[in-house]
Amino acid sequence: MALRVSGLSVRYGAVTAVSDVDFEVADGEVLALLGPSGCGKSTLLRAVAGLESPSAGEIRWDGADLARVPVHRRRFGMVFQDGQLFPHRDVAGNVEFGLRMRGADRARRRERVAELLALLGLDGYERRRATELSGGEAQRVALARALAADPALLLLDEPLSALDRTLREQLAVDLARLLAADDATAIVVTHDHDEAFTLADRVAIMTGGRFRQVDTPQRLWQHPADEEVATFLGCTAVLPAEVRGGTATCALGAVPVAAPDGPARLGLRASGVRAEPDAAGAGVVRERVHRHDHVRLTVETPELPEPVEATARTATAPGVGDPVRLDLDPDGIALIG
Ligand SMILES: Nc1ncnc2c1ncn2[C@@H]1O[C@H](COP(=O)(O)OP(=O)(O)OP(=O)(O)O)[C@@H](O)[C@H]1O
Repeated sequence: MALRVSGLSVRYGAVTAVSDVDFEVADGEVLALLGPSGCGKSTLLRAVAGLESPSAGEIRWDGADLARVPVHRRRFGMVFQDGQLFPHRDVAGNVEFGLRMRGADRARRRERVAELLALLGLDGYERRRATELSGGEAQRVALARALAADPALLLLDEPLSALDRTLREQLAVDLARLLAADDATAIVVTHDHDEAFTLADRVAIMTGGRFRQVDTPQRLWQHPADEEVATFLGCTAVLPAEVRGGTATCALGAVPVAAPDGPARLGLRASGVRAEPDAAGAGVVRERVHRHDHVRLTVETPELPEPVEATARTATAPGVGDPVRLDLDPDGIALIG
């Protein structure tokens, strides 16, 4: 067991930013803190780093209480949204900073810098000036610098959010690979679902200063603990269902589920409701928006009191006013609770 946080609260005057939070991060594990703006993610990360004082609770590392251990003695590395490189040093100088602090000799420093730059796709960048890097390159160097210091725990606060979408998606995959290759123990704060799911072994969903659910990405996706978590994870409708022999039947159809017989609630994401143009279909398209790889529809259907969000294939997408048939896709449907 590496990090254990118990009963942690952090207050700023009358505001309770983090409220009675418990969690553990095992050795070599990556935990993502995912939640909307203002839910307390950064405050929690800063408390673990030692930058905020808890008003209650404990933070332990390998069993030892960190309450009286100052930031620089925790051996935790931090990377923020804007990596903040040393502008007067070149890339190698930035990356080897932590190694130098720890007294690593020149050959060892050179070897580790080259290894990390290669892992991050920056081979040969050693002598580039920090001020001559693109945003994506600079953030990669900031990550390499944090990892070079071989921190016991890596704390990443929105490390990719300053980058554009394509770069962010690419770097999230690279970073996931890097953290695994380095066997790093890390906490990543993000408000981006894809980023959390790409990077983390487990994801903690946080709202209003509290943890709502901590689970693997797959469990979270398939079994959100309650309607609030389901909605946060993209479910746009919740329908009552009846389970019989591993099949849940709701007003729009049936899907296989791993649940005992009896009543259940299904969370429907737009991706779980497929609309096909069908002259005999009971649904009618009310809105249509083009997304990057599909068309998103709002469909009115006699089975439901409210219109439902659905997706259609770009090539055959129906227009507003067209009749459609709705089919359920189990991949986009969650069993709540
Ligand atoms: N230094 C501070 N003084 C007073 N209140 C603060 C301070 N820092 C944060 N807060 C408040 O604490 C709450 C949690 O803030 P925090 O920055 O931890 O949220 P967050 O989830 O990281 O949000 P974001 O994603 O927008 O950065 C918010 O209500 C915020 O206004």
